[in-house]
Amino acid sequence: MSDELKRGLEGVLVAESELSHVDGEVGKLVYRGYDIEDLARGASYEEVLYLLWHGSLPTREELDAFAADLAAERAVDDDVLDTVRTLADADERPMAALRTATSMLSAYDDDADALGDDHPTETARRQGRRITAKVPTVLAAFERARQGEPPVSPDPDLSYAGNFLYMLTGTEPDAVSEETFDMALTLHADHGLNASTFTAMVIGSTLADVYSGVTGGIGALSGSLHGGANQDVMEVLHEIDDSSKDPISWVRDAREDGRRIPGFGHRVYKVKDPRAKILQEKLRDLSESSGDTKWLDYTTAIEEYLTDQGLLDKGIAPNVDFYSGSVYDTLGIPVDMYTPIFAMSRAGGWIAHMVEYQADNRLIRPRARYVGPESADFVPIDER
Ligand SMILES: CC(=O)SCCNC(=O)CCNC(=O)[C@H](O)C(C)(C)COP(=O)(O)OP(=O)(O)OC[C@H]1O[C@@H](n2cnc3c(N)ncnc32)[C@H](O)[C@@H]1OP(=O)(O)O
Ligand SMILES: O=C([O-])CC(=O)C(=O)O
Repeated sequence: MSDELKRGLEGVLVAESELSHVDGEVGKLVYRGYDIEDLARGASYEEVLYLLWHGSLPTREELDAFAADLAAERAVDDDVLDTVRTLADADERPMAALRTATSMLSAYDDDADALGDDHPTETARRQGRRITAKVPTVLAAFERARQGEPPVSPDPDLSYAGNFLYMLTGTEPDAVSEETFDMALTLHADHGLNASTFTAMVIGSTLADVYSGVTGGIGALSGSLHGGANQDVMEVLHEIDDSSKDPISWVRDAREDGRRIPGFGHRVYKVKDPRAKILQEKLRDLSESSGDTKWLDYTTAIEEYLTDQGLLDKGIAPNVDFYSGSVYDTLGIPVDMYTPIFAMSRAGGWIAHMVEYQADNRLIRPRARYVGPESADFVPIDER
């Protein structure tokens, strides 16, 4: 047994996976061998889910059946919607509301018991399908409740992406918005053993149900070192906009104050994240066609400045969170919904990893080096 300590499990191999691979040296991401750029530009989010969950890209017929099955599960129980409204009234943060509501969904699933040994993969798949279908409904209802609006019922004839935007606004999205959102979902669907996926895997390795894994994944994703950074980036852009400073002076001062720049740096990528490149191009297209290039100008200026300052040479480059928020802003999505939207997409990856791992399960249980006292004499409470 090795006694080498790997803080943050950096570089530690804990499983084999066929789902996705991140090559951090060259900035390449594949899902089951397919380059993320090809998938983002050529496949819908439903196709990507099928690929992750079933192992191959679907035929047209397989996709239609899969998408219809998923769409048929979109409705959520009124009790869950009541809870979502209560959370919105209490000003709960969207990620916390999503975590609570996702956990509650299991109460309305007859299959939600811990998986046990009988065909765990099928049960996990069924739960995963339900969760994936219902999370957008919960999230859109939460945002509507915050606006004082009733929830919009899901439309099974719309795509996964189109239906979410429809439930959020009550209006069917135009083709550009739907396509943009769909692309963002594909880009966020999976990413090796990132912290939230590993969390879901650890939970799944105890043979707990998929609701528990996804609920745990949401908690892990919410932090500012992980998915929470997309909201932080947008808050920085607004902070710059509200200040008297230009983006470069703001970032220079922030760095002098020892602040980290959200949306930069990554445990695996030592070059620019390929997803950031795709989102930046999308932002450029959207900004140029609308004529509003403010966020494009700010983000590009910050990236160029930090590159000139040598951050890229140290392996600190823009990650997926640096450009996603500006893209969501063009769709009119509120800033604190960015991380929940990340969760909505990543749930597909969490479920895929839980199913894959449980098919050849081994309880995940590492150890810590004990550095506490060797022995301590116990003193009863009244004598301390
Ligand atoms: C979807 C995702 O989860 S993508 C990541 C989203 N998170 C963020 O964007 C938050 C900002 N980034 C960070 O905090 C980090 O880059 C992390 C947490 C993502 C990765 O961190 P780690 O692999 O643990 O690297 P670590 O924190 O050790 O940083 C290594 C060096 O880079 C520096 N660094 C890392 N990120 C940044 C940043 N955003 N701004 C400035 N410097 C940074 C650190 O100060 C450190 O420098 P040092 O060696 O001189 O002390
Ligand atoms: O892989 C990571 O550590 C973080 C990340 O980019 C993701 O989860 O998408």
